[in-house]
Amino acid sequence: LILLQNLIKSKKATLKLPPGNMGWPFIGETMGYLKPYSATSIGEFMEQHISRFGKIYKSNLFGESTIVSADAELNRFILQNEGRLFECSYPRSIGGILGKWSMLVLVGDMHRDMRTISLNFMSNARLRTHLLREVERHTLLVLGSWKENSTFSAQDEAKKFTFNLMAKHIMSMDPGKPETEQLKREYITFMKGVVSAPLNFPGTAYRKALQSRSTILRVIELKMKDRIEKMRDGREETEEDDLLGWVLKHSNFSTEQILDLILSLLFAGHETSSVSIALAIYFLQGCPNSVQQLRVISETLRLGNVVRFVHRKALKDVRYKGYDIPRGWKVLPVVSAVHLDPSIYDQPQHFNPWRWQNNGNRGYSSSSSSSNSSSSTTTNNNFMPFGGGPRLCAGSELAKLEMAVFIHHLVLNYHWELAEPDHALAFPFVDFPKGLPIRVHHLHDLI
Ligand code: HEM
Repeated sequence: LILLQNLIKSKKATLKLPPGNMGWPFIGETMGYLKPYSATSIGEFMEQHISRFGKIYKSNLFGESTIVSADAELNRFILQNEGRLFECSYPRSIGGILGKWSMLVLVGDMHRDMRTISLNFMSNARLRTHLLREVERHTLLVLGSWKENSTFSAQDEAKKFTFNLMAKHIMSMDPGKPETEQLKREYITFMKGVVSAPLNFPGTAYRKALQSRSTILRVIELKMKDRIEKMRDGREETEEDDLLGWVLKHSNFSTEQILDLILSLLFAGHETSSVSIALAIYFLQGCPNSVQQLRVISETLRLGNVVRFVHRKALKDVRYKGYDIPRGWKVLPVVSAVHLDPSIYDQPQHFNPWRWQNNGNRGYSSSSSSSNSSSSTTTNNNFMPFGGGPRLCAGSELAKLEMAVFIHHLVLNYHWELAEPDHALAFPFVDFPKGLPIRVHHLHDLI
């Protein structure tokens, strides 16, 4: 035993781990890491750790030894080496809620098959022929319901828009129908559990979310049975050209797999883009000039950082920039830290859509790039709101389309202001605590 301990010790002695603080036993530094902070900043925890330890540091987060990376190059390296040196590794509680077949949890061949189905379904061809029209229809449905001089939560309206779009696109469920409204309510409870502490006791948000998960799965399963019967009897309607029909026809997934896929896509497809739309509404009202020149999508994604970091673990011992990342450790590439890094983006905390004006020149600080020829690739690589590598967000094009169409019709038809002060906080999921209350004025009849 002593020999073994010495062996482990000597192995440890040769490792050069990044500096850092492992915090308390088991909980480590998780509380500090998850403390809410302004969404347009990296938060006090990251600021203090980076200034003490540098952009790569070790910690103990979510119950595991972890390397945190705010380093642009290491983040890219991790995402590009998915399946070789690193692998997607979300906390167990996420699997409990989203399901063991969720794309966020799967790795290897099964992940690839699910991803292929999702990508085909959201291909550029389908975006043009199908989704553009649908996105526009759902935008106008929401905007058309806004009364002159009325005040409401912009975040709730944006959620209504993205949820309606997803429910229609995934299961042909129509907005306003009782079953769609019930599903929307269940999703609100479900969401609270995805981001809460995984305590499975009566009354906790996590327990309620697990119950919501069962209710949502029952709704999806009923839809599925109904569809299988229709397909068998040849009663399928042409407008039911949705994801449910697509997986039933083009895959041989089991019922359980289809249920988790649909539940996850409904989740991934509406929470993220709706918060991004609310962020654009918020940034734009503080920057009237930019409403004239609408190049706000990239800037909103850079500054708002809806997804701030992704979860990985090291599959092998990795040596990077002189540090060792031991096999089995968690690795968190924090993409938001790169978007808010002053050595990469000039005045990163300023909402400045003009930094995206000359394709390639993204407000990249001249001090960090000596050669101009390399700056455009470097800058592209420093923008990762949708992750990267083999797990790049499957819905990134759809999300940008939703934001562009929604914002286009919003600025054409409305003037808006904040009805009361509110700002985006990272919990670390991004949310407006008051729901972003806005007051709207029609510029003219809806175009
Ligand atoms: C502004 C909005 C959005 C943002 C910022 C965003 C961000 C991300 C990020 C960072 C990942 C990578 C997670 C990882 O590497 O572990 C991801 C994955 C994913 N996203 Fe999005 N997303 C958005 C909208 C959407 C939409 C509209 C959909 C449509 C259904 C979607 C579907 C997915 C799926 C299926 C994955 C898993 C991909 C895989 O593992 O291969 N997302 N998203």
